[in-house]
Amino acid sequence: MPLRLTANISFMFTEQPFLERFGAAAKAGFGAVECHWPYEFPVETLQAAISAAGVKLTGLNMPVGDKAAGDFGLAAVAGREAEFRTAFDLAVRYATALGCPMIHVLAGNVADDQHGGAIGTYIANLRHAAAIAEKQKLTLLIEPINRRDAPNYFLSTLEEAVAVAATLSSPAVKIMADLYHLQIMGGDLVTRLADCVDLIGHVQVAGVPARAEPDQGEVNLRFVLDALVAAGYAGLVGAEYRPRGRTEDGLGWIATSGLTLG
Ligand SMILES: O=C(O)C(=O)[C@H](O)CO
Ligand SMILES: [Mg+2]
Repeated sequence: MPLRLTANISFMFTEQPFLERFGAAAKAGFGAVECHWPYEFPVETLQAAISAAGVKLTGLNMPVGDKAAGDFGLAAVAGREAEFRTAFDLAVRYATALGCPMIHVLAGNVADDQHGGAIGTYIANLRHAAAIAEKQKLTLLIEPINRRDAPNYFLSTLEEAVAVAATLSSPAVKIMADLYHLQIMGGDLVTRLADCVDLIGHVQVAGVPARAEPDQGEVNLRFVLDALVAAGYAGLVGAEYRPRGRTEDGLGWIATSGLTLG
């Protein structure tokens, strides 16, 4: 069974205003899309855009806090627990109203010398969120993000994410395996992913190092995806890349990827 590809419309189809990207993705053949932060729009407006396009929204990000002040997530940031819970409640409200099954819970930026204390905050916040997600039948995603792009981000390696997911041991908490980040942070994708395939809730793809279409770069995407399927992964794959040119002109790579858009 081929894996299903979903378009991340926060990176793709950006030639159009956000609300028109649902229709643009559908016109390009996608049946599913994901996005980062839809919160500038009322739920009703998003529901109308999704319905008109006839696509499924499969993932969104939790609000990150004060991005202008350098926040990139709240889950591991001590002293911001109340803000985390408010932000998480907003993400749950949007996800449930939009029929979106997955929420990316961003950890946040934490100084290296604070990591020891931050893990307790991170686990406590994720436990709170997981209890809600289990009731609401949502999946929470934790994503290791590479240190070149995000030097202070709290969760940087697949192995760290595996340890967190194992500690939480919640059916609602899974790893978002963004192959772009994982390749930068150690590579060896086939073996490392097979070793934790049961903990993977979502996969994202982009070319490395350019983070453009995955038909260029150091990763043999078809080989890695085939190995993921062989290891038992049957979830979605998110195209989260910055197109080299017009989005629609760069979709040719999908035909030989083994992925389906339906
Ligand atoms: O940074 C990434 O790779 C993500 O997937 C986050 O959700 C957004 O930055
Ligand atoms: Mg990603």
